[in-house]
Amino acid sequence: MSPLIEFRGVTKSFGGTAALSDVDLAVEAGEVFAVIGHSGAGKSTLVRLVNALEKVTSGSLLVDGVDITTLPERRLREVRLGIGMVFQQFNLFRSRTVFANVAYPLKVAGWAKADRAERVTELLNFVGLVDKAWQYPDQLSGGQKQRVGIARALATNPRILLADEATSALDPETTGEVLRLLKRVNTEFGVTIVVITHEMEVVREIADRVAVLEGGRVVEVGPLHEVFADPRQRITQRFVQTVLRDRPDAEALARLRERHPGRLVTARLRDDQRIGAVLSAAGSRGVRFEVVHGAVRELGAASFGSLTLELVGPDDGVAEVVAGLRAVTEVEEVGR
Ligand SMILES: Nc1ncnc2c1ncn2[C@@H]1O[C@H](COP(=O)(O)OP(=O)(O)OP(=O)(O)O)[C@@H](O)[C@H]1O
Repeated sequence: MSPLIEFRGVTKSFGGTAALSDVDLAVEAGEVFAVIGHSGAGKSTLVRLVNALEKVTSGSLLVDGVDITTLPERRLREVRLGIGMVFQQFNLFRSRTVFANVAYPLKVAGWAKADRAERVTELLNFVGLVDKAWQYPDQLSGGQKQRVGIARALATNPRILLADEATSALDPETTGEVLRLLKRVNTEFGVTIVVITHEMEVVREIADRVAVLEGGRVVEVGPLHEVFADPRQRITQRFVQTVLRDRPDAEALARLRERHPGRLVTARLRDDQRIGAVLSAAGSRGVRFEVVHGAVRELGAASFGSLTLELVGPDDGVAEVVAGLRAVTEVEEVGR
């Protein structure tokens, strides 16, 4: 099956400066695909190309097998009807009720009044806001506003939902609620979701696959568990680190050093990399170990993380234990 959204060698320049350079990406139907990057990496530009608010400078962009870069405006409107958008600042009409906000795209699409009312009620039920139908956006919390935004985006039954920093204005707890709602949109309605974010926690909560964007280029892409377990690019490692906090930062390291004078090593943990046997055997070499820092998380069916260990004992014994660890996993010396 061909991908639902496909970038083929897409470059987008603004006045000679490339916001996106030679991007290849394929989003499969039914998945939640996250695009992560720092401010200015080109994330919003990527979204604006998919819903044809901007035109590619070169390359092609296929939505459901159709190259939208060559479509006339009339046909682009049809493509846009199949794409819902959720925004960071919600973009609700403040002067209209919740009901009218959700009904708006149906009105534009020419739905009859009775059909609109039925559909809006269905959507408000889905997002849990039926009791707020006659309130105005200013009377709602941020999380409620975004739930209205999601209901509105789904009104015309789009196959694709683009969520551009949809949770960036929300506190962590509300972020979790909104992400769980988006996940339900994906699993219950089969809507393909592209999530744009600068937060790895968002990626971890919701994505099936993730692409890392840096300076307008895709520098890493893969299934969530692979990218988390084995981030290859420095930028990806830093993003993963923001979620896992499994390695001591400079300050933590300085504190650890004061209390733990032995040799400190950080060993990566994955389901297929077992360090238990190596550590059990350390005693027979006269080596003691302490776990001084670390974190292990589960992601789907896999566990990953890392542990920082202090090894104390005769130098050759410690060296043997480190070699034993290196034989089964990746090991980094810490602060030597
Ligand atoms: N309409 C435009 N005109 C000129 N330059 C633009 C335009 N839109 C984006 N850019 C530039 O393209 C680059 C990528 O911007 P983009 O908004 O896509 O990044 P982003 O990753 O979404 O960042 P942010 O999260 O800050 O919005 C930036 O250098 C930006 O200044």
